[in-house]
Amino acid sequence: MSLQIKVDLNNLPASATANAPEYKEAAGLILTDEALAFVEKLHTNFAARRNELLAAREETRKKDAAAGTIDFLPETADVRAGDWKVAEAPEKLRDRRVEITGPATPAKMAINALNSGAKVWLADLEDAAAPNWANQITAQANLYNAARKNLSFHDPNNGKDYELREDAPLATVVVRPRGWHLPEKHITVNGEDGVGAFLDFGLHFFHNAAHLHENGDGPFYYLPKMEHYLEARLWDDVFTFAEKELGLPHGIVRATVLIETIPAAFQMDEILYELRDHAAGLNAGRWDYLFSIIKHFRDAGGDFALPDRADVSMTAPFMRAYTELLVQTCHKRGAFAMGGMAAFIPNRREPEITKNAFEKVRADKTREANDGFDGSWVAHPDLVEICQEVFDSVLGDKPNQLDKQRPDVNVTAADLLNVSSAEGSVTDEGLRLNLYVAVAYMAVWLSGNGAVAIHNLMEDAATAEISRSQVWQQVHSGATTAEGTKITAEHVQKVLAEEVERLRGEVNDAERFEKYYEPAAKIVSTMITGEDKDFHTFLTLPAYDIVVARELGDA
Ligand SMILES: CC(=O)SCCNC(=O)CCNC(=O)[C@H](O)C(C)(C)COP(=O)(O)OP(=O)(O)OC[C@H]1O[C@@H](n2cnc3c(N)ncnc32)[C@H](O)[C@@H]1OP(=O)(O)O
Ligand SMILES: O=CC(=O)O
Ligand SMILES: [Mg+2]
Repeated sequence: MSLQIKVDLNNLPASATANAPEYKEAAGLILTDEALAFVEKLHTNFAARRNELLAAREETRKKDAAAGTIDFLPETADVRAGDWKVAEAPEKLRDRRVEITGPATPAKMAINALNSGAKVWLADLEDAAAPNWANQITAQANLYNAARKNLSFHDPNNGKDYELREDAPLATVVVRPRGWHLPEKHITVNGEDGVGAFLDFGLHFFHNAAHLHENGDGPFYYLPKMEHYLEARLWDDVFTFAEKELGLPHGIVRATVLIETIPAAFQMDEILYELRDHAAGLNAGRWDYLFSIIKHFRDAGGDFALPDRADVSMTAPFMRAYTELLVQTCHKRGAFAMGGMAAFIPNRREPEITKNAFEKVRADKTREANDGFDGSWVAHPDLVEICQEVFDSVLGDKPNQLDKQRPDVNVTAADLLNVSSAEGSVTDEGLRLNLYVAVAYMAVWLSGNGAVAIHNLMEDAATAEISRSQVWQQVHSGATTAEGTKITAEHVQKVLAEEVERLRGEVNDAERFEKYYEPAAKIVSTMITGEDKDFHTFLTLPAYDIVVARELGDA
C-alpha cells in the first residue's frame, strides 16, 4: 500500500498516550487495511485537483484585491438564471431547526450532543477540532459507535458515566471534515502528505455509509471554507466516486455547504448546482466569512477595514445582505438555509452571564427564523431549548420553511462588499483583546482542544483567525485607534508582550505555559509582524506543524 502511517504505534505520541486505552481501541477499529486503502484511492484520484484548486485561490484573491471588488461570474450566468432544484431532502434532514455543534472527541462531548434534544449534531472535525492524531482517530471511533447507537463513556475527571438516551430521539449526525487547505501529515500517500479532508471523509464514509444509509441516518456532511464552485465540483466527484466504490446508490450523501468565504458568497447558486444530487443546503458561517473578508481584501485599502470584532454584528448591512441572499438562493433551489453561531456561551455557575447569553442568542435566532432560515446552530446544550422555541414559534407545525420564497430580496455585489457600513471603531481595548484571544486560543489548540470559552464567548479556529488577521490588516494599513494610537508593528509587539504576561499569570503553571502559550505567542507574533511581512493563509497551518513535529518526535 502506498499509504503509510507515520505514527509509530509502538511509541505513541503524547496525544495518544494521554488516552491510551481509548486510542488503542479506536485505532484497531478505524485504521483497518481496507479503510486505509479507500483513503489512499481518494488521494490518488483527487489530490492533484485539490492542490490545483488551492493554488488557484491566491491568484483569484490577488485579482480581486487589486480591483477592490468581486462580481458574480459571467461564465455561470446560465446556472443562476436556470430553473433547477437540488435533490429532495431525506426524512432525517427535513427538520433541522436546532443544530448543536461540537468536537467529536472525547466521547462525552459526542454523547452530550446526541442527547441534547437538538435535531442535528454537527460533529466537528474542523473549526472546533484540534487535529492531533489521537483526536482524529478517537473522533472517528466515536462516530462509528454513534452510527451504531452504541456509545458510552466514563469520565474519570468527574466520575460520571455517559450513555445515549433512550427516552427521546438522538440528534442526526452531520460530520464536518476538514477544509481543503488542511494537510494530514501523520500519513503519506506515494510519499506526499495526506489530505485532511480525504482522511476525515474517507474513514467516516468507508466505515459508516452503508450502515447509516440502511437506517435512513445518513451519510450526511457539512463542507467548510470553499472558495469556488470548482471546489464543490471536486467534492461532488469525491462523493460519486465513494458511492460507486462501495456499491452504494448515487446521491445517498447529502452535504450542506458553509458559505463562509467572500468569493463563495458570489457563487451560492453555482455551488448548489455542482452538488445538486448531493446537496442539502447552505449555512451562513459568519465567523469564517468575516475572516475571509479581511483576508481577501487585506491589502485593498480602507474600504475593507472593519471596526473591533465585537462591534461587527449580523445586523451590519453587509452581513445582512449575505444572509438574505443565502436564504433567497437556498429556497429558490429547494435547499435548506441554515443559520450560524452566536458566540455567547452560558455559564452554569454564573446566572448573569447565562441570562445575557440567552438574550443574545434568542435575538440572533429570532432574526434568522423571521428571515426564512430553516434552523440554526447552537454551541452549547443549554442553548438548544431557546433555539427550539424560537423556530417552533415561526415554523408552527411545519418541519421547515422551504416554501418561504424571498422575491423581495435584491442583493447586489456592492451590498455584499459594503464592509464600511459596519458601525463601530477600532479601539485600544479591541486590539488588546484580539491579541489575547489569538494567543489564548492557539495555546488551547496546541494542547489538543479546538474550542474554548474565553470571556464567555465561544472561540474556535474561525474566531481566532478574525482576531489575528484583523491586527495584521491594522498594522499593514497603518490604522489608528479611536484613542489615537498608531497601530505599528512595534506597538503590537508591546501590547502582545503585556497580554502574554497576563496569560502567564492566569495560567499559573510554568510547564504548561512554556509548552503551549510560548509557541502560541510566537506564532501570533510572527504571523502579524514577522519578518516575511506576508500574510499566512491559515493560523492553524504553522500550529499544525508544531503538533505534528511533537507527535512524530521531530521536536
Ligand atoms: C465558527 C464555528 O464553526 S462554530 C462551530 C464550531 N464550534 C463549536 O462547535 C464549539 C462548541 N462548543 C464547545 O465546544 C463548548 O461549548 C465550549 C468549549 C465553548 C464550552 O465548553 P465548556 O467550557 O465545557 O462548557 P460547560 O462547562 O458549560 O459545559 C457544560 C456541559 O455541557 C457539555 N457541552 C458544552 N458544550 C457542548 C457541545 N457543544 N456539545 C456537547 N456537549 C457540550 C460539556 O461537555 C459539559 O458536560 P458535563 O457537564 O457532562 O461535563
Ligand atoms: O463555521 C462556521 C463559521 O462561522 O465559521
Ligand atoms: Mg467556519
